[in-house]
Amino acid sequence: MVLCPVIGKLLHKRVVLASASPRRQEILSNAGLRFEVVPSKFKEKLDKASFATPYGYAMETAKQKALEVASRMHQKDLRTPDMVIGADTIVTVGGLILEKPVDKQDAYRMLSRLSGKEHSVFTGVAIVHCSSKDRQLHTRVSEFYEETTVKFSELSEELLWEYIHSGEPMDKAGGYGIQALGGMLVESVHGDFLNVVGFPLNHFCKQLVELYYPPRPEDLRQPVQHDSIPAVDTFEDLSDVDGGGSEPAQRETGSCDEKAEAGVAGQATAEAECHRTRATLPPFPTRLLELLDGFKLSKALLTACKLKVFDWLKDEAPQKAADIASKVDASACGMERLLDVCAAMGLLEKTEQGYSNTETANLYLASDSEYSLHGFMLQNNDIIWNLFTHLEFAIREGRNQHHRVLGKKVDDLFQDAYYRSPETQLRFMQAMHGVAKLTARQVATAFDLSRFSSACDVGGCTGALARELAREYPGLQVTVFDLPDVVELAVHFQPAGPQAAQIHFAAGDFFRDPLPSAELYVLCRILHDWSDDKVHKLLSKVAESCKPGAGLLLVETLLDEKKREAQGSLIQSLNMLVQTEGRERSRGEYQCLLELHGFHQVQVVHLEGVLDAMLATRVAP
Ligand SMILES: Cc1cn([C@H]2C[C@H](O)[C@@H](COP(=O)(O)OP(=O)(O)OP(=O)(O)O)O2)c(=O)[nH]c1=O
Repeated sequence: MVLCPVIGKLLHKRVVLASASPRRQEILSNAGLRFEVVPSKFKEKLDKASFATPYGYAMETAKQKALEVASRMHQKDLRTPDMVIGADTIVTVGGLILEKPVDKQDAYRMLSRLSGKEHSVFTGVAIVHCSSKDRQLHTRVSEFYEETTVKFSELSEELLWEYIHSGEPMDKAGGYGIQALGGMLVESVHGDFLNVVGFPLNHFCKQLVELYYPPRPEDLRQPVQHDSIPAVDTFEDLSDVDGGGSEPAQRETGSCDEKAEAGVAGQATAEAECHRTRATLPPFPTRLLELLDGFKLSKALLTACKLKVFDWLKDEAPQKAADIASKVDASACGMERLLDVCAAMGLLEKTEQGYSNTETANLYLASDSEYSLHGFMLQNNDIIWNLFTHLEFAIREGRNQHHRVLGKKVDDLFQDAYYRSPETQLRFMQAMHGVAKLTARQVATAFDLSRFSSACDVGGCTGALARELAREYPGLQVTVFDLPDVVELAVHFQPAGPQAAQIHFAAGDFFRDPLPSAELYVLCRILHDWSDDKVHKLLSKVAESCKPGAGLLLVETLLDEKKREAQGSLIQSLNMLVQTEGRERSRGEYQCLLELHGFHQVQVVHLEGVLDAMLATRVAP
C-alpha cells in the first residue's frame, strides 16, 4: 500500500537510490517507493571548512553522490533514470562534523565525544531529476536537509568498548546506530527518528509534494501551510489540478494547471484523457522484474568466480577485458559483457584503464583470500545450481534432486552425493570451510562457554569452528567428530598455531558410532540436513552422552514462527528441500525438540547474517 500518493506518482518512473545504506533502502521501500539501488562512487572528501554550515556540507555531498550515479548511468545505460536520490548523514558535536569512523579507535573518540551530551544529526538529501536530450544528460536538483537532536547518556569505558566490539559503529555516522544496539546509549531524541537512521522520510514526502503539486496561483495569494503532508484526500484534490502528469512541476516554465487556466481548453481535455489512461495503468513491476533477473545475476557472479576473474585482478593494475579473456581462454566480447555486469553489481571497478577488483572481491571472491568464499561459489555453481534447475520436481515430489542430477539413486546423502568422489568432497569441504570461517567467531562468542572444559563439534568438518572455540577459550579441549574421509582431508585446512594442541579429530558416523565424551556438544548447521526422525535419533544420542549440566550449542537459521518474514531463512529451507533430507525450523520447533530430549534453559542469540545460536543445558533425566 502506498499511503503517500505522491510516491504512487513515481511508480512508473525509473527511480534510483544512489546509496549503499541498507537503512535508506529499507525506509524507502517500506514507504512503497519502487527503486533501483546503485551505490554512489563519489568519495566523501569535500573540504568541510569551505561550508558555512554542516548541513550545507551534507547537502552538497548528497548532491554529488546522486549526480555521480546519474552521469554513470547515463553513460552506461540506454535509459537514463528519471530520478536519482542521494543522501548523506552526519553527526555534529561542538562544531565538529563526525562521519563514519575509520577504525575502532576513531569510533572510541567519536563516542566519547558524544557521551553525556546532546548532538545534532543532519541528513542532506538531493533529488536529481534527469532527462536526456541529444545524448546529453540534463539534471535539475532539489535539495533539503533535516536536523534531529539526540542526547546520549554518560557512557562508561566498559560499555563503550563493548559497543565498539559489537562492530555496529563502523558503517554509521558518529559511530552509532540508534535503530539497533546504539539505541541503548540514547536518552532522548528531538525530531525525526528516521532522519537519524539515514533518511528523513517525512520531509522527503513534503518535498515531493512541493515538486509535484506546486501551489496554485490562487493558493499563493493565501497563506499556504507546507509544514504537513496533506492527508490522502487532499492529495486527490491536488492531483486533479496538476494535470495528472508524473513529471515534477516546472516552476520556471509554469505548471500544467497554469496552462489550463490560460484557456488551452483542448490541451486540458487531452491532458485529462492522458491522466485517466495513466491512472488506469498498474504500477510498473520493477521489483518483479528484478526478482526475475536475480538468477542471471547469480550466474554471472558464479561464472566470474569459476573463471577466476577475481584472482586475475587481485592486487594487479587495472586490466582490459581482452587481457583477462586471453588468460582464461574466453572470447573478448563475452568477457567484456561479463566484467561490465560484475562492475554494475559492485564487484569490480571500471575505469578508462580497465577493470580492477573492489574491496569485496579482494576479500571474498579471490580464491586465496583469508575469508574467501570462492569454494562456496563453486559449490553453488557446480552442484546447487544444477539441483535448483529441478526445483519444480523437488516441489512436486517433496524431496531433494540429487538422483535427477546424478542419474542414479541416492541412499546416503553424503557418501552417494556430496562425497561421491575426492573432488566433490574437497569442493564441499572448501565451501563449508569458507562459510564456517566467516561465522565461527560470532558462534564462539555468542555465549559465555567458559564453564566447559571439553567440547565435541559433531559434524565439525574442517574444524574452522573448533579453532575459534579454542582461541576464545584457551582452557577448552575440542574434538571434531566427522566421517573418516572428512577427518583425513581436514588436516589440510588446519593452520599451525597455538590452538592446534587444543583440537583433536575423531572419525566416525554420528548416526552409528558412539560420540566422543564432552561437557559441551556443538551441532552447527547439522540438524537442518535431516528429517525429523533422524533429528530425534541424533538428539537422543547427544542427550545420552551428556551428564546433567552438560551443554548443547545449536546453530541454525531460525524461521519466524509464522513463516512469513525471515526471507533469508525461508529460502534456506527451500534450499534444504532441494539439497538435503531436512528443512529449517523455528525457535519454537527447536525448543520443543530440545526439551523432548532433556535440554532446558534454552537461550537464543541472533548472529549477523542469517544464523542463530541456541544454548541449552541437559537436565537430569
Ligand atoms: C547516526 C546514525 C547513522 N546511521 C547511518 C546512516 C547512514 O547509512 C550512515 C552515514 O553514512 P552516509 O555516508 O550518509 O551513508 P552510507 O555510506 O551508509 O551510504 P551511501 O553513502 O552509499 O549513501 O550512518 C545509522 O544507521 N544510524 C544512526 O543512528
